[in-house]
Amino acid sequence: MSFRIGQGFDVHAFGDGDHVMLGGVRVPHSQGLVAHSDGDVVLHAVCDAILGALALGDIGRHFPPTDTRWRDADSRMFVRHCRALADDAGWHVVNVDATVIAERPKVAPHAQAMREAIAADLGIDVSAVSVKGTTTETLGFTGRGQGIAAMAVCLLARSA
Ligand SMILES: Nc1ccn([C@@H]2O[C@H](COP(=O)(O)O)[C@@H](O)[C@H]2O)c(=O)n1
Ligand SMILES: C[C@@]1(CO)OP(=O)(O)OP(=O)(O)OC[C@H]1O
Repeated sequence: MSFRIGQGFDVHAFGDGDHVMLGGVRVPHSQGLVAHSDGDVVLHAVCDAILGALALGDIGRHFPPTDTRWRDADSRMFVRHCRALADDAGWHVVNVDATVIAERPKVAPHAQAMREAIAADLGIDVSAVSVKGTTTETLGFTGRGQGIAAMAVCLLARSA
């Protein structure tokens, strides 16, 4: 059995809006996130973790922000594409662990729905997907409420 590990990180700034997309879930909020796509920082970090494990670059290489096809795109489609790239190379996702860094919104009430969405798109059991939140205790740009950051790691495996 061979294994690969990958990590991803993403940030989007707050802007106008009444919700944020996080882990494929629409979370009501007093602001939105500024992005070319739906701005789902969690899913973008998950994509970069998978792409990193595959050594296939990053989300911007596969879905350039200059390409109008990805304007307001549902980031779950990006995750499914990354999964397909892994499948094509004979890899499967063993597990994913993601951390959302934000003062608000709180992630915990939505974490189970996020886990279920990510697990569905990766074709793995929900028990292999973790999503959690943390503040930075009011420090830094997330602490000042200027945006949301997310980190993710994933493990890939294949039989040879
Ligand atoms: N965006 C967030 C931030 C935090 N949480 C939950 O609150 C707990 C305490 O956060 P600290 O940063 O003060 O350690 C954290 O462990 C999470 O359970 C959250 O859900 N969403
Ligand atoms: C997702 C893409 C899609 O055009 O745009 P954004 O939504 O701005 O998100 P980012 O995390 O900057 O990644 C770059 C792009 O791939």
